[in-house]
Amino acid sequence: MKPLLQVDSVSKVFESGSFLRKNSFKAVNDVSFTLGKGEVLAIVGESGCGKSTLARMIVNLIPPTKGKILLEGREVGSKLRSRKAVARELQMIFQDPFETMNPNHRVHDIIGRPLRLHGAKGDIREQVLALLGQVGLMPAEEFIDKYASQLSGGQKQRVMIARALGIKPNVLVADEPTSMLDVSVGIDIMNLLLDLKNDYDLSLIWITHNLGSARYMSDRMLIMYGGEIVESGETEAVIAEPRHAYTRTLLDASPDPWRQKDGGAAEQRLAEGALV
Ligand SMILES: Nc1ncnc2c1ncn2[C@@H]1O[C@H](COP(=O)(O)OP(=O)(O)OP(=O)(O)O)[C@@H](O)[C@H]1O
Repeated sequence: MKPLLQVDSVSKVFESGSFLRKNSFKAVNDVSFTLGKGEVLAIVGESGCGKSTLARMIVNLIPPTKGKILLEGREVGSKLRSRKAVARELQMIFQDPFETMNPNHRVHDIIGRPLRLHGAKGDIREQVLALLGQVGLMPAEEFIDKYASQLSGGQKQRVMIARALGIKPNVLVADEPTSMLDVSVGIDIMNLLLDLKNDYDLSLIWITHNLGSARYMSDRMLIMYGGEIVESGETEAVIAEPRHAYTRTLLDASPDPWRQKDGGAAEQRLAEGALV
C-alpha cells in the first residue's frame, strides 16, 4: 500500500550574505521517511536540529533545496498543484499561538475565514460553533466573539486546532504546540489531538524536543540530530533499545518517571514531570 506522505531525500540549504561572500547552511540533510494513514509519527530532536524547517517544507511553506515530498503520490510543491489544494490536505499547528494569531481578530474570523476560503457552504457561524465544541471551547457561544487577545495560551492553541480541522486535512503537522504551555494544559492539548486524530481519521506528525511527549503521542518516531535522521523505528522499540548515542543521551536526559516500566498510566507519568 502506498504511504499517505512520502518524504524522499529532502534537504534544505539556507544561504545568506552577499553575492561575493555567500554563506550556506544545511539545516536539513537528506531526510527520508513515510507516514501512513492514521499514524502518529514523532520527530524528536534538540533545538536547532532542523525539525521546524522540515515541518515547513512538508506543508509547503518553504521549498526543499533537494528531494521531493509526495502526498498520495503527488508532489506537494508541484507547480501543477495550488497552495490552496495542498493546504486542504496538510495543515500545521505552530509552537507559539501568540505569534501566529492576530490579537485583534475575533475567534469567529480566525476559524471562519479559512472555512470560507476553502469553499464552505451554509451557515459559517454554526460551523465555527461546532468546531469550537469539538476542541473543547465550551460553551462555544461564549468564545466565538472573543478577540484572540482575550484568550489564554491553551485556548489559543485550541482555536488554532479548530481552524486547521475546519479544512478537514488528511495530515496535521504539530510543531511543538505544547512547549509554551503549562504542563497540565499541554497534556490536555495532547489528549485533544489524540481524540481528534481518531474522530477525523487524521495522520499526525508530532514535532518535539521531548522524548516523553513523543512516547505518549506516537506509534513511530524519528530522531533528528544536526539536520539528519539518526534513528527511527517503532516508538517503544527505540526507547527500549536505543541504537544511536544521541538517542541514549536524550533518554538519559529525560526525567525518570516515564522511563520506568512500572505499568503506570502514561498520563500519570507525564503529570509527574515528563514534559519538563
Ligand atoms: N530562514 C532561515 N535562514 C537561515 N537559517 C535558518 C532559517 N531557518 C532556520 N535556520 C537555521 O536552521 C537550523 C534549523 O532550524 P529549525 O528552526 O528548523 O530547528 P528546530 O529543530 O525546529 O529548532 P527549534 O525547536 O528551536 O525551532 C537552525 O540553525 C536555524 O538557525
